[in-house]
Amino acid sequence: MTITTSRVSTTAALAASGVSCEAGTRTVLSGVDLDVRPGEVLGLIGANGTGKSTLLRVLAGVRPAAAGEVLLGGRPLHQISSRERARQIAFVAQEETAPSDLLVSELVALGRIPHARAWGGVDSASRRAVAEALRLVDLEYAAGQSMDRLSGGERRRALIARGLAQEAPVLLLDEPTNHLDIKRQLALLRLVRRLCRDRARTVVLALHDLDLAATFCDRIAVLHGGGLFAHGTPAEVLTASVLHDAFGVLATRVTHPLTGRTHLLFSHDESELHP
Ligand SMILES: Nc1ncnc2c1ncn2[C@@H]1O[C@H](COP(=O)(O)OP(=O)(O)OP(=O)(O)O)[C@@H](O)[C@H]1O
Repeated sequence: MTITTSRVSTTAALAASGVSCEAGTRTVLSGVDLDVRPGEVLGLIGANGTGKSTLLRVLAGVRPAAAGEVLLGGRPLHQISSRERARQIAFVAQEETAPSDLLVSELVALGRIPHARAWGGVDSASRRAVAEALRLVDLEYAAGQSMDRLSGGERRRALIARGLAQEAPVLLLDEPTNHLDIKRQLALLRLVRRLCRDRARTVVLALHDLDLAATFCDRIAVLHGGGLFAHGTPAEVLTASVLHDAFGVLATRVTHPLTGRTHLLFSHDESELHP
């Protein structure tokens, strides 16, 4: 199916075309054109309250756009049934209170609902998907534990495992590294990259850690001033000028002495650089 607008790529896995987003009665973002290519990791960054979560919810189809449209593989999202959408897009929200009386494996199995047959029952494909999702987030040991006995980081990983068990080609993650220790943050983002490379998943994730965004994202979209402020590769977008405008900080790019990769260091203002 062809896309009816010329503003977004016709080969995008997921695209926003002229999308405006509301939160409560307020317009948070307007006129957002954004496309995510198949197999790509797209990072959404921006200061607090710039609309990252709101945009992700609109991209996931869990809240409507105030204007414009979201296209999934070129098809308007609102024309796709909720069951089909849940097979195509897995969304892991920033905060979610998981029912405390569920076991971890039961919570992860909820990700299989879009694949369930009418006559119910858990088939072997679902059992495999749940086990694999728990393995990918290193939570197999907690499968039989109750959700209310998990630490914050374990709960986060259980909710991500539920999204992975959904086995949707598009994965939307709202601040997935929240509550995770640094080793698990790196492990999760490496997993995201592997899923895109080896299993043709497409991922959009909101991140606050700009250095992690620089390291793990193919492209980055910066939200600022009620819209999409910048969009491109990390090298194109994470410039001192963009970061100053969007976050009000001074950024210095440095080269890792061993890997040769570029990293970002931040200062509040000039006085910190010249004490
Ligand atoms: N239900 C709501 N009613 C009214 N305003 C809301 C609602 N939800 C969010 N907002 C407002 O919408 C704006 C965007 O919120 P959103 O959560 O999308 O930002 P964000 O970029 O994800 O922020 P953060 O980095 O703090 O997570 C904020 O100003 C927020 O206060």
